[in-house]
Amino acid sequence: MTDNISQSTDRTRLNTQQPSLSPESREETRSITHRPILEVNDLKKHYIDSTGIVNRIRSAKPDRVHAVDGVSFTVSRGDTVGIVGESGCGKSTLAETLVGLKKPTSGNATLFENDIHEWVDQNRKRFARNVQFVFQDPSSSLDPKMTIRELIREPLEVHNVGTKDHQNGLVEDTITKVGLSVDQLDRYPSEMSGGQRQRVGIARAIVLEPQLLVLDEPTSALDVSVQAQILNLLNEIQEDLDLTTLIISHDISVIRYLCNKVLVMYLGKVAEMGTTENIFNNPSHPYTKTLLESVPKVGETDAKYDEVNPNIPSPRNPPDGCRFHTRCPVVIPPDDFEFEQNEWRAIFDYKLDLRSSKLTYKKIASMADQQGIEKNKANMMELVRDKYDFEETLSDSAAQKILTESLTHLIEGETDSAYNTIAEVFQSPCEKKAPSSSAVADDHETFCHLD
Ligand SMILES: Nc1ncnc2c1ncn2[C@@H]1O[C@H](COP(=O)(O)OP(=O)(O)OP(=O)(O)O)[C@@H](O)[C@H]1O
Repeated sequence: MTDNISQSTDRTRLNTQQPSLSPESREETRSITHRPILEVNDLKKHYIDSTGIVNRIRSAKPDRVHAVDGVSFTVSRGDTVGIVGESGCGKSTLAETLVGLKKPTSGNATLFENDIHEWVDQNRKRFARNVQFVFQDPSSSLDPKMTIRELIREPLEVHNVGTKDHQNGLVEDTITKVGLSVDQLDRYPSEMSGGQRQRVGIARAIVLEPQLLVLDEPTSALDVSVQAQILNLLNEIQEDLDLTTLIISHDISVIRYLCNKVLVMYLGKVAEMGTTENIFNNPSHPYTKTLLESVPKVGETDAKYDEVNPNIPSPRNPPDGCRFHTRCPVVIPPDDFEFEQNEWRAIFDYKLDLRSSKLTYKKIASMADQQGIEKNKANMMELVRDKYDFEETLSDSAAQKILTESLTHLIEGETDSAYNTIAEVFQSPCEKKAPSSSAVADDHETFCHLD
């Protein structure tokens, strides 16, 4: 492993030397600044989970949870990259893998061209000097028996930074940088508010001036009124220290406020990545658009992802092809038919439900029972049409014929035939092939068959 970290990335030296640099050296400095310091290559982290209730009952094979499933991206010096996506899409697993807390299943991540996991295995302490992690819950990450001074000084002691006096000076500098005062250094975490504890967590992380700072949901455990203060603090620190930062959040307004680059994750994969401006002003991937539309409006309390389609697939059994096809509002129809987009989505949902047995003859019969409706063919047909919002007649008459045939099988109790009738003919390219990356613009990539 090369040991070039401190030489090639001494932030202070680069900044202080800049005024006297020749044009060539300035160009060189700029290219150093923009050279990726973190490179993530087809990184996968799968969990093997045998604790699920279904597994326990059946003593079946353990589930493989595809938490992070082939993620690649780079981060340049000074970038603040936001990783955003719904709960369970793999954000924390990705962060924990990048800070060496979890080993990847395959692929790799390098920091200054050193493989992170080899580095952690060989010299965890040196790695920790360069990469710091701020946890979501400030209370659980601070030892209640230590004073704030001891807590902020601890990383300096562990890494043998300077004399005791020098360390005390750094502790005092750092506490003021995070908006607390020197008088608060002799308090204990229990004597501080949640926001103050998070400031201490941030102070502990920045006191060593790490090359990479990773924050996992830095504000979500805090009261709304305190969240804004911590966001302002992070913004100031970012500017003052010129840190390279990865921020994990399910809250896209946090990402918009703090980050210059955004990576949108869906079910363990990258859906889209680009500059914050591109992602927010010119989103390309249908999932990103859905995510942006779900930002709560004034007066609403929480994001509304689930209203788009409650059927979020599980990373235990992620869909083939494009992972978003089971929910995508613009899923691509087969070439042979001329569908309106909404009727195609409805037919596709009908097909996916037949395939996963969410829709069976028995389920329709039980719906009829619940509604006190006689189970004749006309009523049963109506129930299915209502459930999927099928138009009276489809715009494409050939498609209409095939759908009617499938519906007839279903209400006659032949669920398998209902599925087989449409399985091949109503097939989307999105369910067969995973999309590869397409460039929307400079620094803006999307993973969608439409691009
Ligand atoms: N130790 C584990 N064993 C098995 N499955 C796990 C483990 N840790 C996480 N998972 C699963 O991996 C998937 C990704 O989890 P992860 O916590 O990385 O997602 P996330 O996007 O950070 O979610 P959240 O925003 O809710 O924290 C989820 O389905 C989760 O249940």
